[in-house]
Amino acid sequence: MGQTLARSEQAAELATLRRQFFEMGDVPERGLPEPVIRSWRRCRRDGLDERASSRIDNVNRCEFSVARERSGLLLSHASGVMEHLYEQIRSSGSMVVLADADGLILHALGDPGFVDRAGRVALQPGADWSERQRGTNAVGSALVERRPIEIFGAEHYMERNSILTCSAAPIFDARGEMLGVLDISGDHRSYQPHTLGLARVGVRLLERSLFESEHARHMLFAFHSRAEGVGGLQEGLLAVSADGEIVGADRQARALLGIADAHRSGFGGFGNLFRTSFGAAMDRAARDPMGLLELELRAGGTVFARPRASLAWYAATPVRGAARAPRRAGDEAARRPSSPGAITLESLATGDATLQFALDRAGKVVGKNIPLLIQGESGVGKELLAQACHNSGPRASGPFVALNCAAIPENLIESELFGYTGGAFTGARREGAVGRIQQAHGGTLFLDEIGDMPLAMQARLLRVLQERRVLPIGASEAVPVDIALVCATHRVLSEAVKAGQFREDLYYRVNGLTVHLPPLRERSDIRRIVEKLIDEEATDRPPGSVRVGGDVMRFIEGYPWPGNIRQLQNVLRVALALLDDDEDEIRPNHLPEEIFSGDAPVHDKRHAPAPAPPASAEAAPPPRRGRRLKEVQADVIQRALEEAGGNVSAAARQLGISRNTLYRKLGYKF
Ligand SMILES: Nc1ncnc2c1ncn2[C@@H]1O[C@H](COP(=O)(O)OP(=O)(O)OP(=O)(O)O)[C@@H](O)[C@H]1O
Repeated sequence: MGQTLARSEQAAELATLRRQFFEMGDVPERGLPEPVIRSWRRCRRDGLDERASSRIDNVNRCEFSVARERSGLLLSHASGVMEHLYEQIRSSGSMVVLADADGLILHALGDPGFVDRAGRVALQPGADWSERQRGTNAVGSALVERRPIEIFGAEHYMERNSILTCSAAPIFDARGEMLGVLDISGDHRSYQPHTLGLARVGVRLLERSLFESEHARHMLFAFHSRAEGVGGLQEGLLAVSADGEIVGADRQARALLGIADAHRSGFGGFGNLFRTSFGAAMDRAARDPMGLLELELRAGGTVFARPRASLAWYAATPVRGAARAPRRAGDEAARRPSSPGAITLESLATGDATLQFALDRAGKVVGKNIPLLIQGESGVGKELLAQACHNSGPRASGPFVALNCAAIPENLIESELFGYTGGAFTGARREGAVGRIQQAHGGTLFLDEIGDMPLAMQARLLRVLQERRVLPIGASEAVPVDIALVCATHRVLSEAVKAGQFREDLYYRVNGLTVHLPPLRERSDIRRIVEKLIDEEATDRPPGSVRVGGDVMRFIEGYPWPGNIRQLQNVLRVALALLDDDEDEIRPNHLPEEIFSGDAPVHDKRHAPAPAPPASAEAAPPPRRGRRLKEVQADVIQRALEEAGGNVSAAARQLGISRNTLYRKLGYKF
């Protein structure tokens, strides 16, 4: 009210200021807001007539539709935001207006009474409200000033527009290009002090929506310097590609990170900005999907962040094992033992007794409609075993569909699993989407990290498993599904049940039979796995043609492999890449130092241990532990020295390490 009164007093004062400006040439410095004085001066310089009464014609229909088409993306995102703003100002005698970067009004939404009055001054779609055409006004002046602006009553340069009060904020894309203006206009007698704030909120929502749609195929990191800021309008957004490159930062993100150059598009890798890699950040997020990530900036300081992705990200990022294409005869990949169609329970058997015990048990339930639960550390081959069960049973010709419950934000799991009908929610594809459960019809559904599934989703999954029918979001009728279910987790699920994090009834549903896969360090067939992986990876060489030196193999066997087969696979992949074309032996210099250094990371004790097979099983070799590394090392060095006749330089060369390193390993201090 106070403000309203102040505005009515101001109206009288404005009349004096106008007289001073138009009759005496200028106004006192402090008489009007700076942007208004600047605008008035621009208008006079451009020779605009403040008393012009003739209506300025709208652009013709053809020009108007071309302009609307040019701003199609802006319009499609703005209409929802405008509806939302209109809801806030409904019945206040106002309207919401969207103009393009030239000031042409593209769309307007408002109270019918006021829309009529506004039409009398041509505040309507198709009219050009640039400053050059209409003088000082919020739309045109916000475009020139490139910032939010409020123009009240007689602050409008043209007398006939003084019936209006207008608040407008410019809209920018992430590169700093001006896209247009969002404006809220009303009768100057019903001025509201919060209107400009509302227009700014609308612009923030709009810019965010545009950024999200531009980066629908990227992972978004919403962040703020304060934890409470994440999820609010002040959060910044970073877009990160699947390979960890930062490919976009919105206006807010640039402000928070102090990046002034809006035109800069490349930011480099995630690790250039933060003191962690993209993969490590995603792993942390997957372990605690409800929590916020605390990320240290390389430039100093910390931000709080929450990653989130759209369905398009999951569609664009290969989902491990999802509905694979049928294999073509003669396909090279198909001949490699690792191609999905070629993996069977037999092909996984490489001689370890604990693993064999697990494979035999799993084999017994294949094709019997008994859900299988696979437990084991990350990277031990749980998904591969699920695929092997699928390929070894009667559903082999059906789809194998995998979903990692820990890698999907909670709000997307439901639509991913159950699918949705067209228009079921904002942002849904018009044609709807078939969920993973339905995709697996006639085949196998593999739910990885089931222990991380949110409780609400557990209840829905339980219903599907009980009724064997799935109800997509927005659908009125459930669809029957016929699936074999295999689940995996690195957690001890029975403990999660006790802790109230996993439903007991679902536990019994998914746990028809549990098998445990041993960690790599406890397996006795590491040598066989190394050979197998080399054959799978070295696709450009004949099978069996790349060897691993005996000494190197002993280091590999002695290393504890905290990342299990996945880590071994990566190490060998790098080693093969380092091999010259004429080399056929993997030597120490092809492998990371830590394999020889004896200081491997300690393995995560939270994982479920693999129980030993019962006494009746074929006698298993004693489990291997991440041990003996120092012994193996001493042994290898001793032999190298013997072979080199005590010549330290020659022994070091043979081992692929420097002479100093060898001296250090021999216990010499420098
Ligand atoms: N027996 C094997 N032979 C060849 N490659 C294997 C074998 N087991 C696992 N791998 C490879 O190791 C990697 C990890 O396997 P997989 O994804 O099945 O493990 P996981 O236990 O499901 O891991 P996570 O729990 O992290 O999802 C894959 O690239 C897979 O191809």
